[in-house]
Amino acid sequence: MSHQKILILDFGSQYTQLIARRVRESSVYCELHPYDVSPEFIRDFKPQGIILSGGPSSVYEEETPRAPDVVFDLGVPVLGICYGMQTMAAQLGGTVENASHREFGYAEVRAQGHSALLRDIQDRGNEEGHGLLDVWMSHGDKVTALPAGFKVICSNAATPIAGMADEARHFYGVQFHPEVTHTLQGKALFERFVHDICGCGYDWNMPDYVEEAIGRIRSEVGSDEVILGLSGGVDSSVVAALLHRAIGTQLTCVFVDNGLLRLNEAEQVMKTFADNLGVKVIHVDASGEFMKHLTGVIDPEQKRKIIGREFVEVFQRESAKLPNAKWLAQGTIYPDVIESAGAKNNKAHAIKSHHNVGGLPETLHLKLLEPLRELFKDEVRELGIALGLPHDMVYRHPFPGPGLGVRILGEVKFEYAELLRRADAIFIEELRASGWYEKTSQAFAVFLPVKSVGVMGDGRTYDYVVALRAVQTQDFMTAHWAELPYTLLGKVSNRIINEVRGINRVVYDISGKPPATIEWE
Ligand SMILES: Nc1ncnc2c1ncn2[C@@H]1O[C@H](COP(=O)(O)OP(=O)(O)OP(=O)(O)O)[C@@H](O)[C@H]1O
Ligand SMILES: O=c1[nH]c(=O)c2[nH+]cn([C@@H]3O[C@H](COP(=O)(O)O)[C@@H](O)[C@H]3O)c2[nH]1
Ligand SMILES: NC(=O)CC[C@H](N)C(=O)O
Ligand SMILES: [Mg+2]
Repeated sequence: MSHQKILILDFGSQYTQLIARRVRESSVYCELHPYDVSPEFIRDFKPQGIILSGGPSSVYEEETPRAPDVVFDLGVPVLGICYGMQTMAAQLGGTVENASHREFGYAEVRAQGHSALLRDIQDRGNEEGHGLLDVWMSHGDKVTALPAGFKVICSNAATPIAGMADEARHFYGVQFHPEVTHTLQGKALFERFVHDICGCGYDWNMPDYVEEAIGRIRSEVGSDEVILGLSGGVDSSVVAALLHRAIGTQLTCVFVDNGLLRLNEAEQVMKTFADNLGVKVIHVDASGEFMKHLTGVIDPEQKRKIIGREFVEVFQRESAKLPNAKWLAQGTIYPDVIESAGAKNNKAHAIKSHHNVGGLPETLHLKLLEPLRELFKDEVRELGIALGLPHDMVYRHPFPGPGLGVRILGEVKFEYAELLRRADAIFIEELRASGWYEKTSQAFAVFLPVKSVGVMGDGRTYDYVVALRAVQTQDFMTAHWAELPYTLLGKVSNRIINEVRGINRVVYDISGKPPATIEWE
């Protein structure tokens, strides 16, 4: 099945992914590509409409990005946002200048005339029926003269041309950012654009996508066998459920117990997938091996590398036992695809080497199957629900590939892992019981291998410390520590100290990211 599609051209805004999210939320499929993709690509994409994102440049400077001409020649509607509007104006004969008055943050604009883009959209009305909109702005440049054929559709004192339209050609521009939630009517504006103006239907939703994805997987894989690393996390679990539906017994999952998993994780994964869903899962207990190689190692990066390498070892060994396996399935999702494309030009510092199975060993000789590579995390979750996975599994917090290995500071020991597993399970249990699990993005306990003195039942104790970490975040790039109620923290602390012999002190981590990171190593 082929969907009606919106093409989003990225000019480097921080919010381009949000544009894609808003369009998808309107039940329309879209893809995000760099602004300088080839004209042939744009033509072959057959977009129903095109959105030009914001970006950091100023169009009046030399060699700044432009939309390929084909964007305005295809005869499809175009929506320019911020820089996208400015480049549209400049390319079609208008003028853009540096504004004396820069606008950052909340602003109010008044609709003007009647435009298809703002039809029936307003936060507050006025007598003439021209609504006021609460919007979010972030610009230092503005359009000062309209290109031929355009009229103003909204304005305010600072930015007289805050929105423009050429209704005949279906070209629209807004200076504000409808993709951020601070622009209250942003969602409505995208719906006007994709449905009313571009004429897209509502053909993108996860329950229907199940059948489409299954069809695609079947035709790609044929009668080959597929292996999948199943972690029990959201992404690999959804891939497992989807592939199981599509190809049944041609799928073999490999679940690696590296000794660094949460309490009862192995049992839970086996119960959900092997027992309840009838998925073929090989449970590999490699904990001894992982622990052996981690003995005496304290450096976090070295630990991460060892864990990654061991994953690959296990994978290689298991895949060699399946001579008919031709494919390796992975839970790559759309943000991974976008970020790894962006990362190619990225000179950012390496803070820690994130990995899961440590990259793909060439010697595996397997083709890659990535059925979630077009989906955002919340779409992956909806797909999981549509496939009948349990709610708790689909909405669980992410768990890093190196697992407790990066939550036990310094040397990893079996004894420490045991204590941490039990402390962590108590914390999560209390978060769930109090309704705070859903209100935090990630929460866990960290094992600190230092001893402090305590007194229990009139006796002296000299035991280890556990730190609790709970954060709230949208994208895990920045995060706030969660302001958990003191009563909840008190209860968790009491339970851990009473129930986990070996821990006599619990502390709460109140560091944000940045400057801290979410995991301690
Ligand atoms: N214990 C494990 N056994 C087998 N494969 C694993 C294990 N841990 C990680 N992996 C592999 O590494 C991949 C990436 O891990 P990642 O944590 O990013 O995703 P996830 O675990 O599927 O989902 P989530 O982001 O919700 O934790 C997993 O999809 C899985 O294929
Ligand atoms: O799959 C993963 N493999 C890894 O190696 C890894 N390291 C950190 N994380 C997760 O990434 C998010 C950000 O973590 P940090 O703030 O600690 O960098 C948090 O959600 C972390 O749990 C990992 N996930
Ligand atoms: N957010 C943007 O797209 C900014 C566009 C342009 N650099 C400006 O400051 O007006
Ligand atoms: Mg995971």
